[in-house]
Amino acid sequence: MNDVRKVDTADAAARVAVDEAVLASLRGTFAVGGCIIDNGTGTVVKTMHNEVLRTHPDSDAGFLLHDPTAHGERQLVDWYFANRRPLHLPDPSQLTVVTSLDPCAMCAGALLTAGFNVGVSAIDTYAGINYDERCEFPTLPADVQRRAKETFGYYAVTAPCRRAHRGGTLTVFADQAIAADTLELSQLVFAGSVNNVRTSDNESGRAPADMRDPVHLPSDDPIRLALQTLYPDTLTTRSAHPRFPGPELLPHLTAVADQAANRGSARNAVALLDPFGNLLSCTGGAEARSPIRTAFLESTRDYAQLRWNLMNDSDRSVRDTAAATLTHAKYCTFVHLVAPDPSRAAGVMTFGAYGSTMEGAVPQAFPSSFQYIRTPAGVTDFDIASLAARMPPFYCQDVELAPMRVLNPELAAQGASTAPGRVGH
Ligand SMILES: O=c1cc[nH]c(=O)[nH]1
Repeated sequence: MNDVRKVDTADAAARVAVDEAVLASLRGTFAVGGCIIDNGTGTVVKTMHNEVLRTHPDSDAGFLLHDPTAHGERQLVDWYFANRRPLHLPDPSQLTVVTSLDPCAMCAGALLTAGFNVGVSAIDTYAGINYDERCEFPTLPADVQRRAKETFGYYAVTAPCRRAHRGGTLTVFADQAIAADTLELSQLVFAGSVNNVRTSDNESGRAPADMRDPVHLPSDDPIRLALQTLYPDTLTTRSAHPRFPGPELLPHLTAVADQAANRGSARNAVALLDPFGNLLSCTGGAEARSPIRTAFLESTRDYAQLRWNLMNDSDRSVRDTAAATLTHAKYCTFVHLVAPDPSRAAGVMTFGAYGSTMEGAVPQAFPSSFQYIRTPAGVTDFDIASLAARMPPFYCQDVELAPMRVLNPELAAQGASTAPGRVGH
């Protein structure tokens, strides 16, 4: 455990979270922070803050986009699953993640998948799961909604704000108010960071017309070698059009999905195509290690971190080649073997993680960057579109999340006929 502090009031817990948010603000990323509190003892089990943008420790190149999934709460959930056995941590139902901001769709889906209680300071009417402030959570599927109503609590706030408590009562210190200045600080630091961070993330890559095709990189080029660490068969397969992949993807997706299933994770995989149609990576999930490590989260994180490392390389020519050949994921295509399941919290999380990956409008000339070959058992295309339409305003209005089934009939037919096994989240 990194921290032996204890708190005995809701305000003290919310202060720990907002102190982390201030740290995040000083580091130039989304100013959101959180902590895990033991409901029984008040122990501060772990504190963390957002790290979507991060300064590279060994570089002054200044490329910041590090990991679109590195929101404070999502990281706390993965930290928990990495440490619960060695640290003998209580079950998530005995713990509360106290956060300075209402969790976004990715973080809410992650917290609900894991089973934590949640205590919230500031409301986020744009991307928060309680965006309409009614604690009814219209984004979530019905049974997940019921759980959120019990476990997501919005602290009362003292004068002059005077907010009444709303939502679930399983949250630590649910019957107490936080101080008005704690709420104010939570709101102000986030408001001061959000637009800059979104722009810095979303505009961190070249438009395809200004790029070079990485398929022409020599066999010993550092960018090609780095991509091979992501996926050994990188740049060996090309789709004729980056938005209309064909059956050439299927052997990659099924082999990687089988490997994931052999490791005890979901039988699913996500292919990442660049704007030229090159298959950059094919990635499975790691749900056996943490239930929120779905194929999509692993895929988008691995690609972002690879870019962050290369764009901060000490060799200027490596940085220049990376900038010319690897762009922001908003110009790429993610192709799921199995679509995220809209009836589960992990499906909401994965849709949310796609929104966080775009972090702004998907370019008009590059629509439909979230595709799938088949749906989980019992799920229709309508169910998937319906979840997309119920997402908080940021995802519907700004990102315009629009998941679609692949159009190539051969890929759709062959993908549907491969053995489904244990399907993905
Ligand atoms: O870290 C963050 C950033 C935005 N929204 C969140 O829920 N968490």
